[in-house]
Amino acid sequence: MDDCGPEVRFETVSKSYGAPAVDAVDCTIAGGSFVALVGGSGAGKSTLLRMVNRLVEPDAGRIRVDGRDVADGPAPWLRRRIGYVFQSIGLMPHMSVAENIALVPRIAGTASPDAPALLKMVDLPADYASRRPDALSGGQRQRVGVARALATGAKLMLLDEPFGALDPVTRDAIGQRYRALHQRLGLTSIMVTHDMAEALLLADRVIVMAKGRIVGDATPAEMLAGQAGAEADALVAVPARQAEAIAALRG
Ligand SMILES: Nc1ncnc2c1ncn2[C@@H]1O[C@H](COP(=O)(O)OP(=O)(O)OP(=O)(O)O)[C@@H](O)[C@H]1O
Repeated sequence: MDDCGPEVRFETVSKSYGAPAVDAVDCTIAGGSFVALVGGSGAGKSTLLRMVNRLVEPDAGRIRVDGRDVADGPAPWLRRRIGYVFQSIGLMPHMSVAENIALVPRIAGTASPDAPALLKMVDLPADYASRRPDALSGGQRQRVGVARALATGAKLMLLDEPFGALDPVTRDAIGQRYRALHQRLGLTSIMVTHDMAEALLLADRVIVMAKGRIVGDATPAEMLAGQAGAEADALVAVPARQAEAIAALRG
């Protein structure tokens, strides 16, 4: 696909806070792919993700987006070209949904986004544009967060536990919808998640981190076939065991 999202390349990237948080990571994420970053708490997933839009600056190494070093040029310029969706969303409570969606383009001095079209993209009715965030459910707010991230025309999306605070049914539905949107818009999506089932069901490729390093890197099918190493096997075992237990309960 010519107009698919950019490639993201990590070149021996490290970040330490006394102890290494990310330790010499080398990895290339193909343009247009959907990659899930999984691993235990403190493994370095969010740090790795946040180095792409320079919310965290690496101590060593380089990150390139479509070949261009993210360290070249001002960070705000970079962030306007990269969508970022995170658990607590950060919508402005005193602004309408439409104003929230238009905020970054307004600050950047670029064209006003088509809020109704963006809301349609995330399956929200156009008349929600005039609502305040507190008049929306958690799932609806999260979808506004996705619309806001897309408002600048970004083709690279960084998602940090984007659906983590939602109930499982909403989480599943929004995850599937986001996946369809990723496909339709030809985005590159990198998503941190604690939920291995979500990673296996949504991503093309699952990267497992432990102690700041990549310890597993495979497709969901390879992960399920036990071909991605011990750490991946341990993470896959959880949803697999739950599925078996539910099947057993069903008789
Ligand atoms: N701003 C910071 N100051 C000090 N230490 C930090 C900072 N940010 C992260 N760390 C440390 O770096 C390590 C990696 O953190 P990171 O948030 O990247 O892990 P994670 O895999 O995303 O974890 P979780 O799944 O719990 O969110 C942890 O040991 C964490 O305590």
